[in-house]
Amino acid sequence: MKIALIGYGKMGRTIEEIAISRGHEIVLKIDVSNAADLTEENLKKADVAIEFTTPDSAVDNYQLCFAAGVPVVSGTTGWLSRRNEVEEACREKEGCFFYASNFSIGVNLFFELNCKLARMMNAFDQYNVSMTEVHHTHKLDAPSGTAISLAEDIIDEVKRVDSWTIDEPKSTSELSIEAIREGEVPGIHTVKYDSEVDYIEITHSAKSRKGFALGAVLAAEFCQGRKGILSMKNLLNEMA
Ligand SMILES: NC(=O)C1=CN([C@@H]2O[C@H](COP(=O)(O)OP(=O)(O)OC[C@H]3O[C@@H](n4cnc5c(N)ncnc54)[C@H](OP(=O)(O)O)[C@@H]3O)[C@@H](O)[C@H]2O)C=CC1
Ligand SMILES: O=C(O)C1=N[C@H](C(=O)O)C[C@H](O)C1
Repeated sequence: MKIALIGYGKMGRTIEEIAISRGHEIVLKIDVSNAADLTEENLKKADVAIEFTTPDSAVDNYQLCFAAGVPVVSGTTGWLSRRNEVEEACREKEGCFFYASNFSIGVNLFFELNCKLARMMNAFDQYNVSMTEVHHTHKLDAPSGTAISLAEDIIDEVKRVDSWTIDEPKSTSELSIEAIREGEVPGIHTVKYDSEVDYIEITHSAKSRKGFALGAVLAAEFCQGRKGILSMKNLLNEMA
């Protein structure tokens, strides 16, 4: 595949290594210094674009990919308040949009485990649920996209919780997410259930960015010949 990398930072560079090791070719690498090269004409040279930039620039980048008719895989977090607008634009242009708050296979298994545990804990209201996420100090958004995905799944299953907050919770119906920024940590997510007599926690800890990058390249391969809104559920169903 010919791949356009929109965002050539920590993730863009790791994705490049993995894509090349899987026989793909990088035909465009965009960062702030050459953002003027991000044109429809240049995007059309690629079979797929992989987008890992910033919360502020992601949506414009998706629109450009839809206009160019190039499938786009994105892992940028912090833009989800505009999700409806993006998905509508994708449908209108008959494009292909694959988004995941976390592309790691391990995290997606962890999402399943989180749902199962939450379903069980719904019946036991002596447990207060909360979360912690730890990331490197360069991260622009808090809480992490992954933490929001975990929280949304808990809110769907645990009926005594109806929202999440990164501030001090005002009531027990608010799920507290503590966002810690520390050194160069690639990403740690912990879901905790605490009662008066015991404590249960589940943790996913990324050892590097390689798992996120491999998932993004697998997603790009999955997009070939497909249209519409795609997610890790579609990809994992195919792999299982
Ligand atoms: N879904 C997932 O699995 C994962 C998601 N992420 C998310 O991916 C995003 C990127 O992370 P990371 O690679 O660590 O961040 P970096 O800051 O290392 O890289 C961001 C890149 O985007 C470029 N960029 C910024 N603004 C623009 C713009 N307007 N046009 C084009 N390029 C631009 C930057 O250019 P320059 O270097 O010149 O500033 C840089 O190359 C974040 O939102 C992060 O949360 C991260 C890991 C996994
Ligand atoms: O910014 C990061 O680094 C990461 N961002 C994603 C998120 O916000 O969940 C995924 C991963 O945790 C690393």
